[in-house]
This record gives sequence, structure tokens and C-alpha cells, in this order.
Amino acid sequence: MTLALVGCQSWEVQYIIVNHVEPDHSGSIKNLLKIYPELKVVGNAKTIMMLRLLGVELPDERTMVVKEKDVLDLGKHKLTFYLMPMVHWPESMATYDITDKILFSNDAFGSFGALDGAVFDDEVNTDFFTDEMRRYYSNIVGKFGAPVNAVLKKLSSLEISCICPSHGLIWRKYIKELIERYQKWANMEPTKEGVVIVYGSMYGHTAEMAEYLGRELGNRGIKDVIIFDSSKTDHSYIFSTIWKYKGLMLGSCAHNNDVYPKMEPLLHKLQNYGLKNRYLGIFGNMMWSGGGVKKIKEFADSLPGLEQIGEPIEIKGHVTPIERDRLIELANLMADKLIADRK
Ligand SMILES: Cc1cc2nc3c(=O)[nH]c(=O)nc-3n(C[C@H](O)[C@H](O)[C@H](O)COP(=O)(O)O)c2cc1C
Repeated sequence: MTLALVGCQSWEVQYIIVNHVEPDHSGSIKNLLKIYPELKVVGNAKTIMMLRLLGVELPDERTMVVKEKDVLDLGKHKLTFYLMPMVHWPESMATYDITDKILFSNDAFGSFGALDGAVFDDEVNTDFFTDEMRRYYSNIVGKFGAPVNAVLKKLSSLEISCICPSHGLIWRKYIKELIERYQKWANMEPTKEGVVIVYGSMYGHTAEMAEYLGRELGNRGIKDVIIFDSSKTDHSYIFSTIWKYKGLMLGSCAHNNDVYPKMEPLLHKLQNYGLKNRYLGIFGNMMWSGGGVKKIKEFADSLPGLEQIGEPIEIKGHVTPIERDRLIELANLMADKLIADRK
């Protein structure tokens, strides 16, 4: 629609390249096809099929189906295409401008977060966008590490002057760092020493346990300790923070022989994404038969890429001095592991 607003004449718009059909990328195509009668939709076979599933009326004569490395010669600019299945839909692809060496990377390297006037990475403090890119990656693309690795390998031989993702900043200065970071995320490797503690608590006893763990980690010199109440923080932020750090401690009170309801979707998502390369400590609280710690332990046992630290600690009610010492011991085991990794 922007094209029409800036006064592009109908004959001036001949192609729209659809790297991805998700409605936030393709929602205007129906209208653009009406406004620009010469317009052809460029995409791979799956793109065209999926656009039709989304209700776009697309006769064959208004499509141009491309395959991997086909070249669309526009005169000065020559564009080529790289398929990137499951990053993060089956039809996803990237477009590369051979002339100016610009990679239109689609959702890869995309981030959440409003630009607030920013356009290029060298014009802003990129910390916010790095965090938002990790939140985007971990929550949306994170399950598909193997396809991301395949795409990174495929694109590694390209000379790239600029990466233009579909969401977020345009990257032209920190391209190397960006690709290195993505590589780590794709392998589910943490990027920083630290421990994320997430708990679910009704009366505050499990929360109290989390505080003891956090305090002792701090005593041992672990500078990044982030404690989340699973009822209070949007899970996308918890997920993204787990992606960043090597240490994870999960705690829950017992709730009807099960884990606390707000912890359950988080465990389910971590399991579905196959979390790995993390140290994991488990703790929780109960009053009679338990259930929360048991469920977290089952979750942990289902993920071979998690290294469980010590034995799960499940206590009844408030933290006595003896229980406090057990928590301190668990925190120390976690700190020992992290400190040993510094070498
Ligand atoms: C709705 C509800 C269900 C509960 N279910 C169990 C249970 O199945 N097994 C158990 O041992 N305790 C159960 N409890 C007790 C709590 O798990 C126990 O009081 C625990 O200390 C709460 O920890 P918190 O202070 O972190 O919330 C339940 C409590 C509530 C309110």
C-alpha cells in the first residue's frame, strides 16, 4: 500500500517478491494485485500454493515461480533466491541482490521491538535489538536449529554488504557478530554465564526457596542471576532469557498432584523445542503427596541434552535451617559447574 501512497504508477510495479506468506508479510497482496494490474507475484511453488490457501486469488499468469538460485534480471539489479525451509515455514526463502550484495533475509535475523525511528544498526545502541532478536528467535524459530544451520551454511559463501530482515533493524556494520550469534542460538548454545530461576508458587514457600538459591549463587560470584515468577512475566521473556544462560533452576509447588499451572506451559514449550546444553536444578514445595517436583523431574528426564545438577529438593512448607542448607548446597553445585566452565 505504501507504494500507492508514494505515487508509484501501475506500470512501475511489475513484481512483488514474496519471501514468506505469513499474513504479516503477505496481507496486502490482494490489494496490490488490484491496484497494479501488471504486477506478478514471485515465489517458489509452495509460496504460490500457500497464498492461494490464504484466499489470494492468483491466476497462473500473475505468478512467477522461482527455484533455488534462479536469477531475476531487473536490468541493473539481479536477484537470486535461496530456499530456507522451516526458517520458519516450509515456503520461506531469502532474496539476494547480486548487484549490491544485499540479503533480504526474511524472518532470519528478525527481531521484535519497535524501531522508534532507527533504521541501521550503526545508528543505534543495538543492545535492545539483540535482546529482542533473541526473544524473536527463541520463541518463533528456536525449534528449528537444524534448518537454521543448513541456511547459515548455504549463505556462508555469499559476500554480504547488508542484511535486511523482514522485522527490525537493517544490519550493515555488525554482520559478522550477528551471524556468530545466530550460529550459537541455532545450536542452542548459551551466550553468557548465569542462572535463570523460574518458579510457580501460591503461598510464597517456593518463591522463598528461589531467593535462597539466587542469594547463594550471588555469594559464589555468579553475577547474572535472574529470578522469574512464572505467574507474573510473559513467558516469551522467560523463554528468551533461558536461551541466553547456561544455568537453569525450575521450581514448583504441588498443585493437585501436578506442577503449578503457570509452569506447565513453559515446561511443555521447552520440551517441544528440545532444550539442551543447560545445567538444570530442580526444587519445589508441597504439603502432603507432592506433584510439582515430580513433574519437573519427568520433564528433565525427557530431555537428554540437560545435565541435572544434584538431587531435586522438595520440602514441606517454610524453609527450615536444614532445608536452607540443602538449597545452598544445590546452588553451590550449580556455581561449581559454571565456574569450572570458565577455564
Ligand atoms: C489448589 C491446591 C492444590 C494443592 N495440591 C497439592 C497436592 O496435590 N499435593 C501436595 O502435597 N500439596 C498440594 N497443595 C498444597 C501446596 O502445594 C503446599 O501448601 C505448598 O507448600 C505450597 O507451596 P507455595 O507456598 O510455594 O505455594 C495444594 C494447594 C492448593 C491450593
